[in-house]
Amino acid sequence: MFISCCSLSIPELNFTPSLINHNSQVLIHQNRSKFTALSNKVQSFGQRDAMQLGSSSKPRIRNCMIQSFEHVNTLPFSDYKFSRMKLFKPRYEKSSLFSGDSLKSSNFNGSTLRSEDLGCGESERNRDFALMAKTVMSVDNLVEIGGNEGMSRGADDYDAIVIGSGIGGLVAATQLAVKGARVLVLEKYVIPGGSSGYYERDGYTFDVGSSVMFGFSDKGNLNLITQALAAVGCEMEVIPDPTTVHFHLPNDLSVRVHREYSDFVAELTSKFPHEKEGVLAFYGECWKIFNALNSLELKSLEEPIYLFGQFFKRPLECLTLAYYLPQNAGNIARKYIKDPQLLSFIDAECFIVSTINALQTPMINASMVLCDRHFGGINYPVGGVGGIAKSLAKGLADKGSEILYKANVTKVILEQGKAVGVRLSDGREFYAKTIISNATRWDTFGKLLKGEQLPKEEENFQKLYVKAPSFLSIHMGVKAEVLPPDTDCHHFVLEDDWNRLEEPYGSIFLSIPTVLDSSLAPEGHHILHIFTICSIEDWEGLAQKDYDAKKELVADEIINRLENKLFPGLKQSIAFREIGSPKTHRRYLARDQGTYGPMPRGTPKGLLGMPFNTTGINGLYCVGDSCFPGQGVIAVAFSGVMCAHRVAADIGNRIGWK
Ligand SMILES: CC(C)=CCC/C(C)=C/C=C/C(C)=C/C=C/C(C)=C/C=C/C=C(C)/C=C/C=C(C)/C=C/C=C(\C)CCC=C(C)C
Repeated sequence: MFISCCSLSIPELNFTPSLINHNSQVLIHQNRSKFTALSNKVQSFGQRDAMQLGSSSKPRIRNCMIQSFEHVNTLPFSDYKFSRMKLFKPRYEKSSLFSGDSLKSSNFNGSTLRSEDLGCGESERNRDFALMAKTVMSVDNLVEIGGNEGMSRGADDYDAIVIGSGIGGLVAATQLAVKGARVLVLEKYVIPGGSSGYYERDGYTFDVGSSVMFGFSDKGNLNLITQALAAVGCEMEVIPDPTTVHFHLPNDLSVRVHREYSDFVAELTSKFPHEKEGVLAFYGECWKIFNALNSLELKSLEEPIYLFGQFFKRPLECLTLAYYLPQNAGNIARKYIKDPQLLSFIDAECFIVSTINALQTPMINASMVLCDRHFGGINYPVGGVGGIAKSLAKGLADKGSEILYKANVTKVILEQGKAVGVRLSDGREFYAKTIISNATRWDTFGKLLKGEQLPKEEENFQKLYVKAPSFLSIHMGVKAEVLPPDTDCHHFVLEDDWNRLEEPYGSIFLSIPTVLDSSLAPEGHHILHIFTICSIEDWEGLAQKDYDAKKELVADEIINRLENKLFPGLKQSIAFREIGSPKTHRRYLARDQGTYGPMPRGTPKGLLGMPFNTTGINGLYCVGDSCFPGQGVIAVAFSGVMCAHRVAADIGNRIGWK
């Protein structure tokens, strides 16, 4: 259903009927590699929700039914075998699909370019990389909590309630469930994933947010998405992306970030031959940090016993990280690089992951992203990014925990200053030993704890960080002919003026995931995900008619720019288009002002100002992109791992978790 009341781009209630059949068998049709679930009796969420959740006039219902992704019947999936990489080869194959063995951190100082030095010897290259999808798509089932009434206290309480099923929340929840905790995830929307969700329209499967996936490799310690899935027995097949991003920048500067580090450096230094040493030194310093990170077992940095253990095992690496924690990428780039255009390029490199320039981007985060794209690589999950959250939600249910959809938490309940439960908009209450909020810190403390005094720690956070602007999104289906045959999957476009990098509508992010996975669109079509930064203020106070007209107008301008710069004939080729404004994102992602995440007010001290998971309120933890280390699917996955570890350290031993 497409909602007309408020020009919303994300689907509402009766989405994806193919995935919600809980009564009948699910068949997987493999023609065109597409997941299609057929059923005799498909029931829409709207129907079931009414039955399950009761009405708001009867808030504390008996036998409260909880929707959960359950391991319904994996038999249909057992027939489903991908022929490794064959079905899902990129349409425009340009380089070897995947390369690499573990990087020997001690060997690499970033100053040489041979791939052997990166541990990517020729013999290892072309090794097919597929994390096979054993349990990816599942069906919702009902889980009944007998006699709970949604408000009980005592023996039936959960160990943890997680508010929101973004990747950070789901990782925290699954990590806890694996330790034996009883977890309840409460999701306002009808599917899991938040910004990493998906929606389906007219045969297209769109990613709600970024399609650039880090953390999905099969090696090292930083493949946090792979590890999070594996923890609950799930795997997904992924498609290696040969080019992380293709930059189209002022002065006709075009740079492809190749998967192979040596290819990338060769391309960059061919554009800036006079800065070859500077390029090697800057990216070399990034590798030093990345190698240190990659050598650690990643757990909660708030847990002294773990930290001490890591220092004991890896003193040099820990000291390296401690040294770089307060530093920013821009300052380090300026130590080695003088060319203003190259420094602007480094700004653009940082901007695509932090929406701020290099001088404000923590060096540890920059290093993580600038190196992992070559080490583990960027890998797209077959079937779309939404599969990650669905798999985690299913894994959670498999471990005996639960997820409740359309559960809009409006309040964190405090008793004697301790967080003990939550209240939903329909009045139901749930209680747990710990509450983990995957809402932003602004939503958590400004809305869920409205009226309570803001803890000192949060005051400090809000002094250092503001809400980054939101974005305009355009999800389009286009005729395949409009793309030249060698088109890359991800593009960043800033046409004429470097000064426009951080301005609203200044730069354009474009992903074309069908370049890698053609199953996401109808035959002969591609998907374009287009994003540009803008603020909610720009969209407020408009009459509905003006608001709708503005969305069309702004989208037309962005599409014109892409047509002029990249794809002549783009406008004529559009078969489907849907526009999301910051208001759309605020509503569907439940993020204050639709914000992309926290942004430093001034020049931050690297990562030092970013808060960890504990909060000033006893029993309340935060997880997600307003926690250390910040935005990005892999970053929030790390915050989920840290949060679960911290919660387990705080209460796990008391209740005998593993
Ligand atoms: C205590 C003392 C003294 C000391 C201590 C020391 C130590 C041990 C330390 C440690 C540290 C650590 C471990 C850290 C860690 C960190 C991490 C992991 C980080 C991570 C990060 C990540 C990130 C940031 C990521 C991001 C990403 C992103 C955001 C992405 C995005 C994308 C997009 C937006 C898309 C684009 C598109 C186009 C281009 C089309």
